[in-house]
Amino acid sequence: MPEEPAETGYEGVTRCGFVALVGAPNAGKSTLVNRLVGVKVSIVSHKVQTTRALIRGLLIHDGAQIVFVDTPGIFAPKRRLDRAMVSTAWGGAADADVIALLIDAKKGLDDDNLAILDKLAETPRRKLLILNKIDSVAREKLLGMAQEAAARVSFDRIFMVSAKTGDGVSDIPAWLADEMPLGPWLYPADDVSDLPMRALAAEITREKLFARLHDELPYASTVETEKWEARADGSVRVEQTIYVERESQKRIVIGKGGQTVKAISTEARKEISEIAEATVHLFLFVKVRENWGDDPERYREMGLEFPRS
Ligand SMILES: Nc1nc2c(ncn2[C@@H]2O[C@H](COP(=O)(O)OP(=O)(O)OP(=O)(O)O)[C@@H](O)[C@H]2O)c(=O)[nH]1
Repeated sequence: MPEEPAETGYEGVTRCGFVALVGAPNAGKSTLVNRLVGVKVSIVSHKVQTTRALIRGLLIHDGAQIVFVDTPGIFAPKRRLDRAMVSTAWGGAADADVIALLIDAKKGLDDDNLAILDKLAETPRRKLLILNKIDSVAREKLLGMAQEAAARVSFDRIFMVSAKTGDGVSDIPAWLADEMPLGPWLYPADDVSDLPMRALAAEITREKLFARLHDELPYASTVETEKWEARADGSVRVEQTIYVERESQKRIVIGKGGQTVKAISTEARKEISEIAEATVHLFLFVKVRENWGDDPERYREMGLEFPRS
């Protein structure tokens, strides 16, 4: 992640900010972000909870860099890891510049969405409601839904769209760009395509790490993708670092004769290859980073929280 403000190519004023995307699984978050960003950045799937990356994509509009971040696990989290992330997810959403709630209009205001609306009502942030999948819902139903949602939460704006057909989507970037605070861009413009892949790959390895070692490692241990290099032969070289807080934890992660880290690597490589749709060569490093849990920059790098300077 960048330490210096990124080169924008814009002479004038720049803006940069975060949009937290909140939505039930299958609401269409990936489809919408892919359409907005114009580059396929995350995985669209019929499966529930496929996308675990925290950063979904970057959109650049009119001098503004808009970073879409995910809020995994907000909806009825079942797995241990997801449950542990819920409060972080809400914390992240509450710190974003705009919270965008995406609702599958075919489903309407079911219990999950009503719970989210109640929670949103308490959040002092700019709020956007996006009713998605209007291609398959009658107009009267949409209007009723928008009214009911607006009665519960004072949304700053409501869009009705079809992420699939693109209907209604084109007005969203300009509105979001205006909402972003003034400031330098956080990411270089050409990072757009592999940033979410890097984040997703890190999440995958982190999941494998915790699946094996959840009793022995503090939740704060983290994984960062340092390198994502596409090779001429179509394969990808991925380098990741597992950060732990103590030497003793480093030994646990490495395991006897390197067995543990090797097993984690094998499992993670398989899954990363699937999402990358390429042969992946994965190199895992284990490093001790003391007190990282107190360093706000680390959280920011993971997209977990966005402390303001
Ligand atoms: N009819 C219709 N289907 C849509 C629309 N947008 C998304 N879908 C479909 O809804 C399903 C879920 O879309 P995704 O974009 O994967 O949803 P998501 O919210 O990112 O899902 P998770 O990553 O699992 O949380 C896919 O089958 C999409 O094709 C839309 O505007 N209209």
